[in-house]
Amino acid sequence: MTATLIDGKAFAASLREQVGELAGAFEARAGRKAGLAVVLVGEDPASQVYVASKAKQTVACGMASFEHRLPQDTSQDALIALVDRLNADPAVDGILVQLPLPGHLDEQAVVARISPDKDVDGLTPTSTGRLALGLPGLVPCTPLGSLMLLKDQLGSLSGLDAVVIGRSILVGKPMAQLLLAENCTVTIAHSRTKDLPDVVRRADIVVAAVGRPEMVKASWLKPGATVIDVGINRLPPEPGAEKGKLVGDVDFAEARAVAGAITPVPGGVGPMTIAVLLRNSLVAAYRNEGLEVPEGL
Ligand SMILES: Nc1nc2c(c(=O)[nH]1)N[C@@H](CN(C=O)c1ccc(C(=O)N[C@@H](CCC(=O)O)C(=O)O)cc1)CN2
Repeated sequence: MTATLIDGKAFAASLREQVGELAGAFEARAGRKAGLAVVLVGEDPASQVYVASKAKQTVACGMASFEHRLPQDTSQDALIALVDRLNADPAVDGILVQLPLPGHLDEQAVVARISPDKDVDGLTPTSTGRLALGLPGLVPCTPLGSLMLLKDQLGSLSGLDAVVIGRSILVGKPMAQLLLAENCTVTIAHSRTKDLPDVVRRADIVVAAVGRPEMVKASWLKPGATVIDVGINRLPPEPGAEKGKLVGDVDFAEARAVAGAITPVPGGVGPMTIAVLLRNSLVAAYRNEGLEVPEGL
């Protein structure tokens, strides 16, 4: 068997197109563009690429992009003051603080300062609580994008066994909540889980979000399982090469012979992260203007 490839790049492109159309409709009704502010502290190379890509895609979708790049030694007070200004700015519908922040900053405190109405990353305590309670709110981008891919592939997820490997605030925990809300039987596995391969082998759906290159092997998978690989790991460069290869948390070459469907890296979950951010920003804009969020967003 060779697994179906789940094309996140194509799905993200069609989501962006839909967001673009509805961003135009928003502008016509509200008399202004929906606006997304992204804050980057420091010079982490990967974060710089992601932030530039967010700004470019925001503008391409017909929304306003506000980029704030702060030096590595920015103080907690200065960062909080910027978040407060963005909270109060009526042109800004969504605020995203790019993670990780430099080590001297208190990430949780900064994120918690974002107004829940502008929390397009879905990481504030209010957004997290709403997700846990099944109330409407803004949901973290990577897990929501992964869920969209799963539903597109499988239709109803009800009654399926799902294993999420990883328990981060950004991916593992919200992913488990989303799958639970779809009536999956959910197990969250992590570094202390005993007999991890046996736990994973029970799953119809595997979401790998551990940050360990190619850790999940084909022998861990139930034949026909749907595999969502959230990992983005850069291997050391081969001799003579400038950059190392990008791989996920799943050993793709062997897993595709056992899985029923699988996301590649690159081109799987990654592109969904930014497409869903644009979608969340537009949802926030509609709500912030007191307008009904259009169907299909
Ligand atoms: N505040 C946040 N910080 C971070 C988040 C987040 O959702 N909110 N996620 C990641 C980084 N990220 C967006 O911020 C992101 C990661 C990966 C991709 C992507 O498109 N990846 C491509 C490959 C890109 C490459 O060549 O390096 C792919 O997988 O195909 C987009 C966004 C951490 N921080």
